[in-house]
Amino acid sequence: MAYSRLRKLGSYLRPHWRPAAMGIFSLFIVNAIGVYIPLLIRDGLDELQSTFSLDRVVFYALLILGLSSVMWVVRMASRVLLFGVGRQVEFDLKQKIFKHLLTLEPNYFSTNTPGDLISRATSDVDNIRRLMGFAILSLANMVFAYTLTLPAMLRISVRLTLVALAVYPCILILVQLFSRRLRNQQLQVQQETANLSDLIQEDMSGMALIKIYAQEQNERRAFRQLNQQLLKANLLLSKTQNTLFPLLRGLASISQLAILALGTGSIANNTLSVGDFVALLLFAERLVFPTALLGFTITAYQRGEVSVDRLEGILSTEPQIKDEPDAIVLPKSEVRGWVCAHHLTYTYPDAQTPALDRLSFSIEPGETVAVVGPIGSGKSTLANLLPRLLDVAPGQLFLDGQDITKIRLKDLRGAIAYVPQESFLFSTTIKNNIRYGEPFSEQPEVEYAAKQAQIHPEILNFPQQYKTIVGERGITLSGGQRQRTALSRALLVDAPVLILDDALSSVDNQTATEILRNLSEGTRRKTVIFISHQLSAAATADRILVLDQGKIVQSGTHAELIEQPGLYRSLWEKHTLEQYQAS
Ligand SMILES: Nc1ncnc2c1ncn2[C@@H]1O[C@H](COP(=O)(O)OP(=O)(O)OP(=O)(O)O)[C@@H](O)[C@H]1O
Repeated sequence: MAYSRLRKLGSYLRPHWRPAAMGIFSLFIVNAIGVYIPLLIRDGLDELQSTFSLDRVVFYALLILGLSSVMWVVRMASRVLLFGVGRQVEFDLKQKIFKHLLTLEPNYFSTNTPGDLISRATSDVDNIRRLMGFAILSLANMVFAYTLTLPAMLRISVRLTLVALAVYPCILILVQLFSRRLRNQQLQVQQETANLSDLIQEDMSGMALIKIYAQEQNERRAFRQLNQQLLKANLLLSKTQNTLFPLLRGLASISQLAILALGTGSIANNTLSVGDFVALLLFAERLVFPTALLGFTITAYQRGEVSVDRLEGILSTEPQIKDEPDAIVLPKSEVRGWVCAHHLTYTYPDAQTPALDRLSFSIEPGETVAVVGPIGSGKSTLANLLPRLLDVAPGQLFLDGQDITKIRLKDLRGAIAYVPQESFLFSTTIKNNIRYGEPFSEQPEVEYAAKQAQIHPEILNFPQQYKTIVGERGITLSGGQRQRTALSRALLVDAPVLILDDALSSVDNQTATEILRNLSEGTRRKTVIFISHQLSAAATADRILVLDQGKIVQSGTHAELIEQPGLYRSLWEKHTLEQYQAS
């Protein structure tokens, strides 16, 4: 498991191995210079002690200054390179996740909430970015610091080196202990911030409700409580941060004190030169931060491992609805629009009874068929199965005689325009919303579709007509306007089959009937499946299918069905009574 996670991390890094390798090599140079400078100071001190000369002082000072400057530049380069790699990996992962989410079916998004998906695409990706940038940097830094510094220290004095290193395991343990606590406290702060913003967001959108029920005081109290929790979490976090760093400094000083105490004795009995003593002090100082950072790196790695699992959880979800390798290519221009079902049965994954039960029908090209029935009778399920938004079993649904599960998904969906119950509009102009399926359509085509959907005159009354922005960043459309804009979008793609799933429910009966009549006229007639509770519009269809509890219980023209006793007649009577009461 751990190995497979490491392999995954390796695969994220592979495309960027060049800058990563250059960054690590730069760190090697930084550390080599870092070890050389204390040695230079040692040589200088020892030399100047025996023969003092101002020229040599200047020489050493300039050399050290020069080397330090080079080290500074190379250190900057290593950080730019390695943090850049972290950012690149972050970019790649976000691209990969979004691309993958687009392949998944709508059902996936009803079981996985946007909040969870967003948190994975941001916080988890962020953890991996840190691991790739910061963790690689500190790990490489630690390895080079120890492999280059330790031999130099040991060569000076084995005894003093061991004394200096004795506190290092304490540093590591301390950081480990604190970093877990820091991590939990950081998470707590994030959580409290999220709770507070959720409350603000909810209150802002439910402002009318707060006013109507006069709940301002309660909301203020709720806000104060959450704000207080956030304050507490922030204070705890800063307490931990402000304790850890002085403690680390203290431990490092103990190591230096030990060298001072024992080293001065060695200088006195001439077993250690002053230069060696100073170099040793500088070396011990050099090891403090790589050691402390190792502790943080271990935590970053543990956090990264969890994030890899959470991201792979999304990326390894296979789309259930996808093309077969030998999928049939069906260009839109060749589709006639013959839709056929043979014992069509569909049961939702957790349901006990089928939503559709052995449905059989045939809809001729160019025919307008209304599908009516009580709430929950299976109408939307049928509408979702045709473009394969739900996973239909093979051999049950056919377009132009071809099993829809065998047709290339792109072609199947290109042949079917579908207007769902909820008309979704993007936060962009009306024009872009209408030409969403054909983004390069020109104004006349957009207007033609809007005229067919009977929304054109209203659009002309909007502040910037077709350029008016709708949605959160623009004007709010009425339910009926939204529905007709969504219908225009479906009409613009000019697909041979059009499915309207209660798509005109907020449009008055007369307009709905006119729209339907427009659709069944024209040179190239579409096959229209009109799902509706508006029976007066449905009555104008060529044929009506009546669904009840997932079964077709009646079928025929309005005139035929109204003559027979049955569900249609009782629905019609109820409908005419409602119309009468409304008028
Ligand atoms: N995602 C789902 N998971 C489980 N069951 C579902 C799901 N969607 C619908 N159902 C169930 O399937 C049955 C048919 O629902 P469907 O939405 O197709 O009915 P409908 O005829 O379109 O209803 P309405 O007229 O209210 O739109 C109902 O019993 C419903 O509860």
